[in-house]
Amino acid sequence: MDILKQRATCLRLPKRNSQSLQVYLPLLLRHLWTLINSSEVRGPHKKRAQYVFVSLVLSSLTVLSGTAYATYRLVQRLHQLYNRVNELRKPSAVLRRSRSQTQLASGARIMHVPDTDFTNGIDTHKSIMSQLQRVKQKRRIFIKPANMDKYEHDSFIFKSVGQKNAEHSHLFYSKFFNQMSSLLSILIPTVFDKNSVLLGLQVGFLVLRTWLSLFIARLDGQIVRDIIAGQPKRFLFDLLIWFMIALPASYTNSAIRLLQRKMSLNFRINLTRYIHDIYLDKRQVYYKLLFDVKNTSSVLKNIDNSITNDVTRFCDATCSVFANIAKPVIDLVFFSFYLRDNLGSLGVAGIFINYFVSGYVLRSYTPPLGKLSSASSAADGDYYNYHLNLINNNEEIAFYHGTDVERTKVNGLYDTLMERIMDISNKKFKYTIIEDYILKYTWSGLGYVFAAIPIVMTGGSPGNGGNASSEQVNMRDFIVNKRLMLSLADAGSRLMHSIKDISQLTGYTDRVFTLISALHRVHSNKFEFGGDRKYITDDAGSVTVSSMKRSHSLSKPPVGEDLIRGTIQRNFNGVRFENIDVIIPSVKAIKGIKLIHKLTFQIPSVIQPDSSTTNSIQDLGSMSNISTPLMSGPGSSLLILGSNSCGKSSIQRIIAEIWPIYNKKGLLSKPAEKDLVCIPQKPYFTKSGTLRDQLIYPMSPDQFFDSGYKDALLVYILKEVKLEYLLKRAPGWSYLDQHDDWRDVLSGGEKQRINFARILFHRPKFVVLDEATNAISVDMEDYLFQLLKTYNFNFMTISQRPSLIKYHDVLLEISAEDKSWHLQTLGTDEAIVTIDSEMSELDTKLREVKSWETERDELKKRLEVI
Ligand SMILES: Nc1ncnc2c1ncn2[C@@H]1O[C@H](COP(=O)(O)OP(=O)(O)OP(=O)(O)O)[C@@H](O)[C@H]1O
Repeated sequence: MDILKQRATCLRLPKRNSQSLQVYLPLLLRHLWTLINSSEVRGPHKKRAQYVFVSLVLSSLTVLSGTAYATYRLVQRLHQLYNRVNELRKPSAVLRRSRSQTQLASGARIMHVPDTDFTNGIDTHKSIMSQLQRVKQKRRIFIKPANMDKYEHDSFIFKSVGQKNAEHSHLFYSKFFNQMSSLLSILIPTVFDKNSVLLGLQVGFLVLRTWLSLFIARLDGQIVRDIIAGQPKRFLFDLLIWFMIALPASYTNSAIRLLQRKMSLNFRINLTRYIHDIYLDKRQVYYKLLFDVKNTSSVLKNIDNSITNDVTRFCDATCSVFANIAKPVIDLVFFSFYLRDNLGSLGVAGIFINYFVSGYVLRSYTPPLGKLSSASSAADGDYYNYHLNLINNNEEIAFYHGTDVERTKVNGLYDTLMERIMDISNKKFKYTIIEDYILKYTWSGLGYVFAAIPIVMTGGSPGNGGNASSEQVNMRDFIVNKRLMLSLADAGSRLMHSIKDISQLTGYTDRVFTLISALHRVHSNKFEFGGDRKYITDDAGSVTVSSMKRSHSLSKPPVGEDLIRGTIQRNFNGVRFENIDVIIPSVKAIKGIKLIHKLTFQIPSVIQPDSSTTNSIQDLGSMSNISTPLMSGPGSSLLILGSNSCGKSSIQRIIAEIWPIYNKKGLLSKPAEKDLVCIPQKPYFTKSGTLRDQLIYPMSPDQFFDSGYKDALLVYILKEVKLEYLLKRAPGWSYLDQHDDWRDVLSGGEKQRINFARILFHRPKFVVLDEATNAISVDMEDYLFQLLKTYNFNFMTISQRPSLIKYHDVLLEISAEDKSWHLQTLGTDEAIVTIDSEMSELDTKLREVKSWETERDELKKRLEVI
């Protein structure tokens, strides 16, 4: 109540009689408002009224918001407690499954996020009813499908900015600003985005912070004057205001930091989602990046590191650079206006000349931190990746006793990383010495000089002749000016420090821009697998006229001509290759290494013209009964035989559309996506998933349960592929829920049988098997092929073992020497003749055995003599 006691002397407020605080406070506020607005009142009374009014308003706001927040938290806590008690009273559920990835027809995903603490241990006594109640307690979050139009639009922007960066080198072209402006549309997609609100709030708090600093500087001067003048009452009054203003001041500082962190997190969410949308969609960018010859940077060599670490660093750096620049800039503007009144224009001009000179000196000594941090980030990625490779291949390395060579390699990578980190530290060391000398000491010294200017120039306050009160006024002015000068120096130094941060930010911006540009390039419909357009040729192989013309002006590719000219026909009731040249994708495009010449075959041999419109058999009704035959007729089968690296697996790559068809006459007809399953040579297992996840891959467990599938089906399938013994490793069927690293847990043969289980689960019309049984025993192999026949699958087997001929109807033999192929129907006269000729060849070889044996005996005798 000191304010009230001081009211008469300090604020010209009439003495209070017996009013209560509720009556008196509005009265006080009204009086203060009148004092502030009145043109008659001048001098200390008016200033004091301003201080008191602002302090009262700000502290009341802080107290009010604090109380409101505390009440809100209290109510929230009570509500949680109430729910918890209710939860404990309810009977428990038997099973608990999270279904967080349900996909809607529109492409949107629903995530079910538990509202209650859902991660406590499993309670096996819970009823189904309570499980359903729990589901109700989950919050449903809709994740909108990706807007592909925006990505198409952005791909042009990134492409044009990338091209401009390569072409421009003149002074007013900033690579950083161009890259940043294209990234900004991802960070803040719309004006009304929540990030814009956060940005606005941050600017607001920054202005408030500066204003409060100004207010505190003046109060500081006032307090010193009160002490020197020996006025304890005024001193106490000002001290009280000091403590009150400290409340909003500390709130403002932490609010700025919180907003900065929130904004960085939001930026990261936007950017990561954007990257995931183009990196992981149907165009399979994660695979095709392998062929993007345009990008040789380390960003894509360690793309995992770029997506995880570089994006985070970029978002943090962007937000901190913004705060580090905005803070001092606002300070500089406010303080220089205030100081101009106190120091005069000359003083302020002096300060700014000082800033520009220091900025120039520091800029010339700044090390290239952007490049250095980019290099260190790349080394970090290499080191991390090598460790990952070590873990993934630990067994193989252990068999080879390759520890020494691996250690040398890992140590080498670690040394490179340390070298780059040390390089940054060394370069920063020299810079910090210069920075400290200029910013900490030179500037504060000059601060004293400028603060003293008005006092020295006027020789004390005019008219007072150096009496006591003028000394007090001088002292107050000096304190205020000095404090402001130091704040100004601090603001300036932070601005100078941010030169270093900007330099670092340019490095991160460049890395993230390179990453997104490459993703857009590969994601494009027109991605040409790194092919160079000078290799455009007609089907006969000669260079076209337009490409001849273009050899003079390579920068402008001819409109309408593509490097990839093959045709793909979808929803075909079979797999058909027509005149397809199997070529390894490369810069040379159609002129690249050709593995097979004009390949033509078809499975099944006869396709009814109208059958290609038939729907998939993958409807739920037929799926629930595994023994339902797949098709009415028998399934057809084709064996692709050939020596190593003749291009067998490449045929599968073309069917899966991960390799292109370059030649114009090449036509691939293939079934709908859901009717085809390609089994790769190397079995794949999802990381740390359940056994169920492995069996149903690429279906997600949420889809499995949502579509009404039951574990019984999986158990049946495991029996069919003779893997039912796995279930005995845990009680009941709980082994299906076991989380493990299945790549290491399962043996080679088991992994391949899991592949067959996947086929039985998905039951596509067509299956492509690439060396899918080479780790399986002969009797099991026989059983599995019979299984495929029982279920009437149409299958194509890629192998180099002629022993598989007996399971197939058609044989496609590929010759690596002349890139030719030979197709024959097994069981026909032609095939019998071929087999007969092979048998006679073997007979001839057998006849030679005797002569080889005598040769061997002779050699043995010679060895004994030696
Ligand atoms: N991504 C790639 N980049 C460059 N060359 C590749 C790529 N993938 C495969 N090749 C090459 O293509 C050729 C054919 O490979 P492919 O995998 O089709 O052989 P394959 O006939 O299946 O052999 P194998 O029986 O040994 O599996 C090989 O010489 C291989 O080196």
